[in-house]
Amino acid sequence: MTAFKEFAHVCSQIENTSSSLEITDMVAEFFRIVDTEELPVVIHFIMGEVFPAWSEEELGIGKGLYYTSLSKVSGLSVDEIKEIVRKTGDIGKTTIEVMKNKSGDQVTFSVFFDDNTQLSIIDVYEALKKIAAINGKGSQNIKMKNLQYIFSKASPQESQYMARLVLEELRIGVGEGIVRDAIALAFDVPAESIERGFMLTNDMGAVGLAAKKGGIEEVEKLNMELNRPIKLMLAQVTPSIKTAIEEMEEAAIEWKFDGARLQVHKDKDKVSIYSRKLENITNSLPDVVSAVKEYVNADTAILDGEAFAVDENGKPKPFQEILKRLRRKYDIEITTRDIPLTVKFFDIMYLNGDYLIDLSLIERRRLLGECVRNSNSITVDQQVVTDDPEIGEKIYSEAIRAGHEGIMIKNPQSPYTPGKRGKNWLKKKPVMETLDLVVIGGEWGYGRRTNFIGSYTLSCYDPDSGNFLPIGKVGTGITDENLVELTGLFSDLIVVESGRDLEFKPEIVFEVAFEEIQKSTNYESGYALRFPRLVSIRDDKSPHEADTISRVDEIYRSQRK
Ligand SMILES: Nc1ncnc2c1ncn2[C@@H]1O[C@H](COP(=O)(O)OP(=O)(O)OP(=O)(O)O)[C@@H](O)[C@H]1O
Repeated sequence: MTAFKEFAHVCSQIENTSSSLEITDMVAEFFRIVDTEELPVVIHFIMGEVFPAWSEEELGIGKGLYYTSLSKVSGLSVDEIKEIVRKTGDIGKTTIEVMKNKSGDQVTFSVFFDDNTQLSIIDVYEALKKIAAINGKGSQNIKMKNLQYIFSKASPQESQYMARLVLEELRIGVGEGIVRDAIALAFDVPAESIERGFMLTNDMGAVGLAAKKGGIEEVEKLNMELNRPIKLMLAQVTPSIKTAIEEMEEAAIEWKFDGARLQVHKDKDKVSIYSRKLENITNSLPDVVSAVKEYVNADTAILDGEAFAVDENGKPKPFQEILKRLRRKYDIEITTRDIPLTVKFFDIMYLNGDYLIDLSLIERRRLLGECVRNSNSITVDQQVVTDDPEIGEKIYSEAIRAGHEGIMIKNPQSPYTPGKRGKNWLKKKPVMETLDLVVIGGEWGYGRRTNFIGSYTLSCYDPDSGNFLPIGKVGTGITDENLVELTGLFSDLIVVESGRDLEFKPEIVFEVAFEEIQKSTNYESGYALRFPRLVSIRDDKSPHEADTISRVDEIYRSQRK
């Protein structure tokens, strides 16, 4: 059994190291020394998650509950605690600080603390699992008691990392890339095999376990499983329908529906639905669940599709309306009635025990057509296979006229490649170029907007370093209604506040339109946006799925042509 203290120690060492190679070595060494049954937990913990996003288990510990627990233990008020968070900019440091306040200089965590009882990693995991399972009436109070109990057993260093872990703010700079390389190094398995395993299982814990148990052989055996989402296949932008079709020689054209991506798993009577971020959103979509039960004629299946809603004229409703459905936790019946969804399925990855991703698109579509019975709420998306760019253009105009986003141009012979943004799926949308950028900072407004956050600092993602690189600020396009909503949303994400300037936890993605991208020395990305304007809040994207610095570079260069 490895002590949680060891985990906290490794975290703090990692935080004091800047070279990612050295970090990978440390992580690999830790993976090597922990027991087999501890490994999956350690892998998730080190990436800052208690349960993977797709799991039905949810910790349900928000900032409010955490602050109240701290307040109860320390005797400080919640406002006093918030003030310390603002000053330290870190929930871990705050936890220590608060405890110090409680007992003068000496950091004592509780009456329960006893040097002989060592909290193991598994103890922490089991305790958090128990907290996650608490539901129903009075659950917040019971969660809080349990939380206080595990904190009471932790030393200062442990409690610091525990706090960050339970609030999903561990952020020690260990992401999927480092974990993949560390597993490869620790158990001598090629990184590509680890990557493949991860794309299919979406679970680094499972991949690490396989690597430790049986090396490459065991990792290669990993495959997709029902009720655990696989990574989604993604598309590249094409500037021209004509070149796209000509390059593919023959192309499968589909409408690009203006909605939200869904991955649907049917496991006999059980249906699970995952979002673009691969979060389990089954509970918000009872209508889709029953439609799948009724109209998908398969014992077991994994399907890929897009959900959208239409208004009385048959035009798609704004994307924000659909998001209201996806993130809904309460009043589900009312929103289901007010915003009925239509799902268009366009792919199938698994059917009645057969893995289909290596089949050609055409073959998969045939099987999809055979198992989905078209109805009002779910249908198989229409597809035209052609080598004629004019037909492509025509379908594009129809899709735009119908109020959808454009078209997808897919290679009919291509396999389904989870997690890849390759050349086999291309998307064509109208020219208005937008970027999905991560908000990392902001500024309190002036005049009428004094108590609101009036401008937001945008950044693009650099997958190599894992950093978010600033590229500009946006204040235009924010309506009064938005202003209130956004201020509420971002108030919870403030990490540092100095004067008017705010720094946020990188969590929210803005879709931003702009006139042009310019070279600039003002921002770390080396670029700046001219006339940026907020178009939408991309709740369906996580920061790591935002546009990258190379995409920015690509647009910059295409402007010069
Ligand atoms: N027929 C279709 N086939 C594939 N994807 C479709 C289709 N209709 C709509 N879509 C949506 O278009 C997206 C394809 O573009 P991409 O893979 O680049 O995703 P994205 O990063 O979410 O981009 P975007 O912002 O353009 O939706 C899918 O994620 C899906 O949500």
